[in-house]
Amino acid sequence: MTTPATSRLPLILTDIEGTTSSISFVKDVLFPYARRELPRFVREHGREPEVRRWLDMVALESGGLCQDAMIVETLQGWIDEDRKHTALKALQGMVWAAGYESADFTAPVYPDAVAALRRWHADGHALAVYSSGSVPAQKLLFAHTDAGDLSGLFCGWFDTGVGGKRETGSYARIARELGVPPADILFLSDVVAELDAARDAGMRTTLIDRLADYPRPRSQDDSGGHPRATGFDGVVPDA
Ligand SMILES: CSCCC(=O)C(=O)COP(=O)(O)O
Ligand SMILES: [Mg+2]
Repeated sequence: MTTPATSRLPLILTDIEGTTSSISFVKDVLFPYARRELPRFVREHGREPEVRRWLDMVALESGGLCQDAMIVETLQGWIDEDRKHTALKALQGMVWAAGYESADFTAPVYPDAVAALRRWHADGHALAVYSSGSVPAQKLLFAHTDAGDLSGLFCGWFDTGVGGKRETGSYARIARELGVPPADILFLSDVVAELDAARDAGMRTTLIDRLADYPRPRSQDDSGGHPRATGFDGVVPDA
């Protein structure tokens, strides 16, 4: 659920992987956990309607798979390919819930991001998230960070339900849903194609180019003309 933003300060919309949190946490912790736990999860929960609808979508889109074992294998292949498919992302979120709840892991958020998010929130900026990870997975991540529960800082959560992250229409939809003109939204991401789409929708943008995630920093040419910062310290929200 998204609360309409009422502040007149720019709203800050942030990506997660490679922006607030490391790529390696997603690739080396979250994805392997989902890959490993999926077979048991589908065995134990595959008949629940909220799970079944996503499994059936995968089965249908893959040409009519008729056994859960084949659906699980397909999903594991999609994890290996880093497919941003809505059904995979919804199921991954449900599997990760168990991981967070049993404290198998917590989510690292870069300390500069934690400090800036808290500061911007205290200053009156509305904050929102847009990630390929499902909204429930986003909420879980920010509720279980190394720095504690940060989920209360955000008033809006968006996933591929609004469209793909490289599509301009997705950003226009987010702005409409937030009730904020695109020009009053600053989008932060590590992916230039996502920033291009946000800029085409009229949003302000900043490329987050973290040394830990991108050992060879992007040049001016590779930055697509977006302002560039190596962490949240370098982001100028009120420009
Ligand atoms: C909600 S955390 C898991 C992130 C994820 O599944 C993913 O694919 C990362 O995508 P992002 O859009 O945050 O780069
Ligand atoms: Mg990213």
